[in-house]
Amino acid sequence: MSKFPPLKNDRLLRAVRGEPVDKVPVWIMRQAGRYLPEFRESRSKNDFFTICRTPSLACEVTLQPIDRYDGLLDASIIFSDILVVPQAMGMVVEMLPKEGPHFPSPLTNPADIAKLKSEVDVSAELGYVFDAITLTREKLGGRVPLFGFAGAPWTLFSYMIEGGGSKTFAKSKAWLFKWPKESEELLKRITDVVVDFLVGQAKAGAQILQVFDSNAGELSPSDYRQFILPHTLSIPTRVNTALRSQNLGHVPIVAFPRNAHGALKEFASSDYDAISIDFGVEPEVARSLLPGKTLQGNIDPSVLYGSKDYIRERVQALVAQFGTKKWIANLGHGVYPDHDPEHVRYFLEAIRDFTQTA
Ligand SMILES: Cc1c2[nH]c(c1CCC(=O)O)Cc1[nH]c(c(CCC(=O)O)c1C)Cc1[nH]c(c(CCC(=O)O)c1C)Cc1[nH]c(c(C)c1CCC(=O)O)C2
Repeated sequence: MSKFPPLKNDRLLRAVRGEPVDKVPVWIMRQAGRYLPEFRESRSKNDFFTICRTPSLACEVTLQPIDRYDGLLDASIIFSDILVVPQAMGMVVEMLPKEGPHFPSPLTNPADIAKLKSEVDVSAELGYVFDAITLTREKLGGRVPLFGFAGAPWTLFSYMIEGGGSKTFAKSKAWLFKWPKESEELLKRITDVVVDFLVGQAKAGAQILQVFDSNAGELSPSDYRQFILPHTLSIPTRVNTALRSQNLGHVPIVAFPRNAHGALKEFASSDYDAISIDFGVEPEVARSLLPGKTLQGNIDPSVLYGSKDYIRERVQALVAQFGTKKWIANLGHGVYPDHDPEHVRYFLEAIRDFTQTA
């Protein structure tokens, strides 16, 4: 018996399993964020990572879009960041206003790997995320399922080496090509922490998990396949095995290999339950590359700058492309800070209006 309130809206979990739904489930990447005035209000009082590390605050912010769009969203996602994993491994990460994440001491060469913790106790380092998940599951009262998430090995590797965002990813790619053995070791260490972190989130109450490989498209398909893919694909296999060995039920996992179009087909036979696609790939192309998989996505967030009528037109076209089965509607990347929350509502309402079957 679960210790949590029973789930009242299981559309998203049904879609992942390929079961029929009365309406296509929808949520929005970065749905708790700066486009919401209530988030900016919470942020004006607290530093970004303080919110992440304080379960009551993380829970409050996670629930903001669920409360605002009452009944229109079919999932929540725990408020946190992919960069809590490098922090758990011993790195300092700051969130600079306007600039985004900043590592004062990024990894500059393989000798720096020794500065990372050799063993990471995820309960000790990231227990605050687990507590936030458990609290949020309670406060959600079964309204919608709760996503846990983590960054994928390559995206975290690139942040840890670049020290923040990058135009060329020259430093992190140089590692792969100059120091393949050490890069492999670092990727393996990141993957180990990510696996433990996802298992811990599932145990804490996350009902579905997403692995964000936001920088996947920065590598050529063959380099992604050679250096990165084995790590990315090992994650769901290892998480499933760990949960099974602890007699816990299956928790579905979504991969978001953003812009990795040349490597997309490799996810077809993977243990990921669903694949989130960016807006650079046509739904029908994704369907043919990933037969049988539930897809998530993929409207360009910028479409939300359009009028209500325009958003509805684009959603109608999107529904014609995806159909209503094995699809979780979403944007192709996160919502932008200057989006109008009312336009987000138009998107959610349009998905409901054009996909409702019952
Ligand atoms: C690459 C990445 C990061 N973080 C994340 C990714 C993968 C998804 C993607 O590609 O967008 C994932 C993420 N970050 C955040 C969430 C929360 C849950 C949700 O989706 O609502 C999630 C799932 C909160 C956040 N993470 C961040 C904010 C805004 C920072 C602030 O409030 O000051 C939020 C709400 C900061 C952040 N964090 C990161 C960047 C590049 C930035 C700066 C860019 C920006 O400012 O939007 C790293």
